[in-house]
Amino acid sequence: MGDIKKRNKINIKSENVKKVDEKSAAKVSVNKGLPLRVLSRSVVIVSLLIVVYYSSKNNVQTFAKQAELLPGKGQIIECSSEYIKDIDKYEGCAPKYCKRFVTDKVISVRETEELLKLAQKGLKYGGSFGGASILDLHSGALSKGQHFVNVYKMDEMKNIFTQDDFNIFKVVKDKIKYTIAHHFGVQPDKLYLTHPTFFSEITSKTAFTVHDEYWHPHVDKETYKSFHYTTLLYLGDYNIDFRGGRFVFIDEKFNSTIEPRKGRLSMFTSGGENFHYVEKVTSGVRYAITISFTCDKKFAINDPSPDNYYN
Ligand SMILES: O=C(O)CCC(=O)C(=O)O
Ligand SMILES: [Fe+2]
Repeated sequence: MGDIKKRNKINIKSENVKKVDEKSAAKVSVNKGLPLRVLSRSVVIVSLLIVVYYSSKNNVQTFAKQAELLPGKGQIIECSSEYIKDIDKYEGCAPKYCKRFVTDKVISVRETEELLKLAQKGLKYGGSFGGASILDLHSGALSKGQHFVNVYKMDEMKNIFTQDDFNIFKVVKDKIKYTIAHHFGVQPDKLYLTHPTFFSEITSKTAFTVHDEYWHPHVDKETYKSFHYTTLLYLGDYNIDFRGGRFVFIDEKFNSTIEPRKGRLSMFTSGGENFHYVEKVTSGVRYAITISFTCDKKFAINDPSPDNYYN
């Protein structure tokens, strides 16, 4: 009996020794791990501070990346007072909120490719000396050299645009009109296509005339008086078909960029709340189409059609 007690005591003792050993081992490992953990945390914190420092210094945020397929991304912003004053006159056409909205799900790749073919077919006959050319299917204006020619009056361009070309323009325009109505909370029958509506082709060539200087910050409502809603449909991919050429909203705290993507539709209210510019294209060719809407019936234009050839 006495023996068993002794043995138990010894066992208990050795248990205690084991526990003390484990504790001190744990302490050692804590002491060893602490600097490592502190070090790794410090590295993370310092890296975060560097990222925050540089992004606040550059003041740029990417609103829409080329690589992502956006079902829809919007940002509500405060309307400029001039925009509200003007648009409040048009019942059913004033937006619930001023905003920007980007979606890659409204216009299909097929529709985009057809529009790109149409644009290239026309622009082949023109081309500005500088980096920016336009083709306006409504007025017929096509950049050529340092001027514009009328595609509907040039013999060599007679009937190059087919009924199918005009149809695809109309299909896309109508889709965009209903998308604006839906996202801005307005009546589609109160939105009218307005002038100018044009394809743009931008290269890295040095500007020759003021028409080539597409990169200046501006408010669309000031540049194009009749605009209430601006939409841009991109026909090519940023960093694939061209470099540079991101669309930039200039805001108080930071700027937001939209990276063009084939079939990407960007829509925004055309007032001072959406001050913006396009970065210079540094290589490749950037294609887009501007399709804009007014609430003012007197600035409404008809859909482009083959009748243009006979007027
Ligand atoms: O092509 C773009 O992304 C925008 C062009 C633009 O700002 C304009 O035509 O007013
Ligand atoms: Fe603009």
